[in-house]
Amino acid sequence: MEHEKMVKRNRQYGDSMPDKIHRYRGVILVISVPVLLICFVLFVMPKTDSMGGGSVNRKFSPKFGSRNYAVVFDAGSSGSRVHVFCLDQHLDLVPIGSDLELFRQKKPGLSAYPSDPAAAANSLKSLLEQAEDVVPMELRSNTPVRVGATAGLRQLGGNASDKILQAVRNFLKSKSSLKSKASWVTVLDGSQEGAYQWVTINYLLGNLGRKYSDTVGVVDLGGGSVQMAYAISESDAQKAPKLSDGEDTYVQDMYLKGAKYYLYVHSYLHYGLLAARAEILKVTKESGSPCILTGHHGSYKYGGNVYPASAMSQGSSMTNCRLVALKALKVNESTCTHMKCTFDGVWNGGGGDGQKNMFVASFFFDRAAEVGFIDPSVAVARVRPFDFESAARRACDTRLDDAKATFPRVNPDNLPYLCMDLVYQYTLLVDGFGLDARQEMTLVKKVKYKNSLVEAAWPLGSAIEVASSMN
Ligand SMILES: O=c1[nH]cnc2c1ncn2[C@@H]1O[C@H](COP(=O)(O)OP(=O)(O)O)[C@@H](O)[C@H]1O
Ligand SMILES: [Ca+2]
Repeated sequence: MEHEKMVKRNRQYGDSMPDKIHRYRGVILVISVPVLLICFVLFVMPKTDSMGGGSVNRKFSPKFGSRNYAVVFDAGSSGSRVHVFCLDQHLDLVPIGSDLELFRQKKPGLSAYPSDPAAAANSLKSLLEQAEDVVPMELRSNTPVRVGATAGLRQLGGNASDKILQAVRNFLKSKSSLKSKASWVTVLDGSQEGAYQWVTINYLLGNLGRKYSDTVGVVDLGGGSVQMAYAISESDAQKAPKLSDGEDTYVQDMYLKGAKYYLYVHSYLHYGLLAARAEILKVTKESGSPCILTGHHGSYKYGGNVYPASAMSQGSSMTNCRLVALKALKVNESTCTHMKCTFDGVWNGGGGDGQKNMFVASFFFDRAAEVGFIDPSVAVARVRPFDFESAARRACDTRLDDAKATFPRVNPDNLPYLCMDLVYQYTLLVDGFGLDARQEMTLVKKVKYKNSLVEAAWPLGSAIEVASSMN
């Protein structure tokens, strides 16, 4: 009896593991099936993007781990350039060789061939070949090539511009191994150009995704047009003046790296540096210009027109040149129907935190480097509008004969216009855009990104926007 009890107790409390598993196999089965199912579902479930860019299914994305090349032509008014970028699925730049982009340029631009569209298109040949060379062979047919023309073709207008664009489309179709589409060859509107420039610089500075007050504003002084762009608050965006049909809207919405931005953008056609020379010369006509260096007698050709460009007998004068530049800029003209205008009747966007840090590019950088108040070998330099005024004063006080020795870095063709260019740049910043003459700003040619320097120009912004709209 005692022995039987012992055996029973042993069975109750002292079974071996295999015995236990066998006895409770039903319960184990019932519990483990749903647990395994839950583990499986968690494992294959889409992961949410931690950048805050909405939920992006990286695991099942066909582009997971992919790299996309983009070839962008900047058909500028004074030259054509090609940029090749390679972006990964996080919109991060991936090296191409030892750099983060391929950049090549040549002069003149497409608008220098107004009556020969085929020659205009062919002028892109060497740039196209260099771009194709850096795209791996197997990816070429899937790599988009886009062409954005800016102020040169905008000013040419209508028929001539359309014919050049068509010739470029035919050229890409027949000569390029890249993927081309008719709708990818266009004249960019000024607002797009300004917005892309803003995206480029804020992307390279690592500002995208942050609040609007942490972004920087941009000014891009091209040959034909000048753009200003900066982020504004939602409430300021609602105050934007409504415009009539055909005019560019002042505010663009943009979603970038999970943040929504309201960008104030305006492009001023005819106010790029080379176009503004014509506007300034139109003010004085035959009487001679106080902006032309003493001793110069000639004419200035721009956009198919010729303008008298001679010094006055009393020579160039910074003060008098400023008065002419103010007239050409149309500051304080009655056309201003908005609360606050910059010039030429254009709303100023209301200012604010997105404008407190300004990155100023293109001809502002170039002239500053040429006259020597910034080091030409640097990518960025901190200056004040006042520096342009000091340089202007020096240039206006120099006779043409002495100018070559005083400003050895300036291209001789530009010397007669040096006083004019610098006065215009100062006037544009201070009287046009309303910046304080002592406000520090950053002149920018390139921006450092991951230890490489990348061009501070609109094409990268356009490639980023295209890539982010595909994600
Ligand atoms: O990719 C670039 N990197 C740096 N500067 C550039 C780049 N593209 C154009 N620029 C500058 O822009 C100015 C020429 O403007 P552009 O020919 O683009 O006129 P547009 O923009 O009015 O059509 C020059 O000062 C040139 O150095
Ligand atoms: Ca440009």
